[in-house]
Amino acid sequence: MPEQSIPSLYDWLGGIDALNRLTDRFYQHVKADPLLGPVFEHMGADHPGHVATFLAEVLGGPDDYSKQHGGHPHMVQQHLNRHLSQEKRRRWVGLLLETADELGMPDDPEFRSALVGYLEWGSRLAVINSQPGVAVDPHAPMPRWGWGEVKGPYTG
Ligand code: HEM
Repeated sequence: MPEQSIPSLYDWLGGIDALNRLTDRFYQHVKADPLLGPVFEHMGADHPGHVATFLAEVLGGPDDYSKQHGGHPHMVQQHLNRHLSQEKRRRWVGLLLETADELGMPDDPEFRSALVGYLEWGSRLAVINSQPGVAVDPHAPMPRWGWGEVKGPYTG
């Protein structure tokens, strides 16, 4: 596939509507989960939408999260002092991927490996930033995730 016709991960998964569907359903599962439910007990109704907007920007979509919410430092701030464990992180990532399957999101090896790559990175960062004594770098750049080593979607 010529380089200029390779879509962003954001376009490949179906844009902001697909991300909103994903996070709406995902946080329903999260709330019902015995391990994660209590962690998200006080989550606001607009939380799924905020996470969809954040993921959109990371995956190559519009930079609305940076414009409206304050970029990566603001997101990191939400995790401070939450004492997240690896067990909770693994459950979070697992439920998100199960929800992607449930909603029939693209499941080609290239897309899923890129998505898992970001989720592993982002969720591990969330755990690190949830430990006591961590300070937020106010200039931390927004991560931008692409196709990685595979360089594009499945072409057969
Ligand atoms: C790639 C990984 C992750 C991303 C992109 C992400 C993104 C976000 C964003 C954007 C917010 C702010 C939402 C808002 O402003 O309403 C947030 C808050 C939060 N996140 Fe994460 N997060 C990630 C991983 C995790 C994990 C692994 C956990 C726990 C296991 C977690 C727990 C929370 C909690 C508890 C909040 C605050 C919820 C509340 O408002 O009460 N996050 N996250």
